[in-house]
Amino acid sequence: MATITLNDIAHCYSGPSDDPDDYALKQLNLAWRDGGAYALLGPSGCGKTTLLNIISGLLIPTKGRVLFNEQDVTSRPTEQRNIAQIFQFPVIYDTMTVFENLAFPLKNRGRSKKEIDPRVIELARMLDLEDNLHTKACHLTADAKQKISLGRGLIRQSVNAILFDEPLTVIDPQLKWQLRAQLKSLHKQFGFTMIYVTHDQTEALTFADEVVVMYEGEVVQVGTPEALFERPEHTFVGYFIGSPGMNIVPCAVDGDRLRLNGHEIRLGQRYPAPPPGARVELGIRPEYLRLQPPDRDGLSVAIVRVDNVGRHQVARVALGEQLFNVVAADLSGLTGDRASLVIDPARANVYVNDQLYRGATS
Ligand SMILES: Nc1ncnc2c1ncn2[C@@H]1O[C@H](COP(=O)(O)OP(=O)(O)OP(=O)(O)O)[C@@H](O)[C@H]1O
Repeated sequence: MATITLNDIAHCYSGPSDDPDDYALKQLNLAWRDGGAYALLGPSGCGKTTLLNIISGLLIPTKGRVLFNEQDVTSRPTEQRNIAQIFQFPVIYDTMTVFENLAFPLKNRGRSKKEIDPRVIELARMLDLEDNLHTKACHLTADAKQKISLGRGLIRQSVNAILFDEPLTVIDPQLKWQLRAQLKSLHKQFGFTMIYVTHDQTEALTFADEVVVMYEGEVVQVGTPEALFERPEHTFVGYFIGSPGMNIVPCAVDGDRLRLNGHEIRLGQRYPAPPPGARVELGIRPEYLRLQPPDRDGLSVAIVRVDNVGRHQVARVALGEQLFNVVAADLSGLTGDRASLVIDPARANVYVNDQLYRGATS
């Protein structure tokens, strides 16, 4: 296992350029702890695969250095980095049995049968492949084949890191839950440094101890699932994490007062005056808004619609022109088309030009 450090990494596919917009990856610095479970999360095209390929050695970055345990590996090819990779689609030998496929990475490195056999059996058991150990891979389903790929990635104990690139894409949704949990427990048991690329927030948040959120070639936040939910550093994180995402609406801030559509709300913090001309927004999770009957305290809102989404409901409400989503267990007490909206000031985040704006407790 290794710590992985990215120092001032940037990548432009057409070669060095003076225009920052040409860069698929803008300048970034990251440190990945030895034995950590990380996810790289972001929408399509934000640069996740580019970053993963720089770590694996498939790409040499235009700028910056990649260090494995302090050793500069920036221009070393993949085979000299001692990493395992698991891709979107199974990479296995169809004519080999499950056992032979799992054993291959060890056999290829000259390991003894005494070492290989128990390790293969242990992994097969953890991935529920035990009953198929002597079946040829070509006779198995796409799900089982991808499990073999995962097993092949996890079989060597001495790798510097295991890199996963959207590994559950071909997996049946039901089995996805199971495999995610298995990967998490394999991580706990073996302590590998794991980096997992996905655009699926559920996958990222359930797998990783720390999630690196990317947007338009930049890392906008590195944090625990809880931090990403409670204190998004960037409006994109608020919007991208959660279902529905954070409500982000224009407002004005004056000390510990928030002005929203002609209403004033007292915040739990006092904020310095934002720079003149800056875009100031309130960010509040739908879970931290409450609706009550229109004759009670709160901001008077129109109920636009209410959707039932399984165990809770999502109401869409309008405060003048501004729309909010509100998540509640049960909204059946509300009748008519108006309600009072209550904002929990302790959960309100202020953003200036998309960045979290920090205040001091007043
Ligand atoms: N070989 C390439 N040549 C030129 N541009 C590329 C190349 N590969 C990727 N890009 C561009 O770099 C940017 C980042 O792409 P990348 O594949 O890293 O994003 P991603 O977040 O992994 O997306 P996805 O989830 O769709 O794979 C995109 O604008 C993409 O079009």
